[in-house]
Amino acid sequence: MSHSETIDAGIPVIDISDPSPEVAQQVLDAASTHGFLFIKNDGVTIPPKDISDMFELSSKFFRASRKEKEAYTIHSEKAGGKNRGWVSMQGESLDPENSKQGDPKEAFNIAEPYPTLQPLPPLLSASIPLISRFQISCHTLCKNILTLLGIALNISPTAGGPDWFSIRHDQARGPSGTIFRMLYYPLSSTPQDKTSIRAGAHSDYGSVTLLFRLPGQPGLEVLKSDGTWAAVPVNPNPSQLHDPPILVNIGDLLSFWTSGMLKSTVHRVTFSGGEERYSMAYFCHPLDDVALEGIPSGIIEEYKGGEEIEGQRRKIGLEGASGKVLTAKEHLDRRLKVTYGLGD
Ligand SMILES: O=C(O)CCC(=O)C(=O)O
Ligand SMILES: [Fe+2]
Repeated sequence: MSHSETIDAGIPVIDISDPSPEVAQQVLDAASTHGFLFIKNDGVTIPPKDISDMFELSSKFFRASRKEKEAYTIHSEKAGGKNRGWVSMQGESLDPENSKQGDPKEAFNIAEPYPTLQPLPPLLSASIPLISRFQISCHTLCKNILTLLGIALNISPTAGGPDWFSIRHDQARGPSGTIFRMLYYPLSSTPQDKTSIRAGAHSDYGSVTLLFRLPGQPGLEVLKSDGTWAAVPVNPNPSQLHDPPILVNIGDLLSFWTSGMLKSTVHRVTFSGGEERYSMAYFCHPLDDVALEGIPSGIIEEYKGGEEIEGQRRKIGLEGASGKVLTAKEHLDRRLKVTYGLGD
């Protein structure tokens, strides 16, 4: 094992430009087996030029002086409050049980632009139109994916139909925990083993996450059911796909909500190539007041994921409290409390 290359995770690339029932089924299959899928970039929903402009902006920002970034430290009032703003090197650990030191990365969290945009450092506020456009296009893709899940889960028209999930993520209808995060993994000053950790093993918190990475900057790995790690390539098929497809993964909330039918798969970032690395993640959450109960789908009712749901309850500190219905906000607050020790 020690010298072998990590094998490819085999995550499928799905073209959703024709949102047919077959395509919806492919999305559901990937979400309930891998917990990860690639969406072919159609060049329109999230323009590749916006993706590269965002990466450029991100690198400009993270190269700024510590003083400029520190002024907008995460959770501070200046950064707009809880879970917004700058995370310093070693400022958080995604896997606190195995990494006391904190991850060797920096991050900046930006919440949705409604009802008012959070205060941003000048380097970022100079590009507000780009950032907002990018966030909105990410949200559109998330809602398209959620609609496909609604189709495949056969939610009856009288109960709300295929839009059942996407309507519960409609930003025009209220606040949510949705967060856009820019990430920076600096070069290490000391030589690193390929398997050294850049972002600790974790699963994401929300419903769906979009992940953007750059060619030539590997490191993302998913945990397989047999306990081994598999690499997730940036572009699994460069000869066919000019633009890297968009990586999507299911978060804990959606796994919990679907009684474990959809998988929130554990993943991590290792040093792999060892280069400096940038990534961006769009963590999509339902509206705060959405109750995580009763998805009107016979397919979910038939599925019994007892073990997964118990694991999820433990993770958010709900063990033993079966029967309690949480709202999306309560679910997220419990997770953030475990990660950051944040009170209500
Ligand atoms: O940087 C990456 O590729 C992954 C980051 C990640 O998984 C996260 O921030 O949740
Ligand atoms: Fe993640």
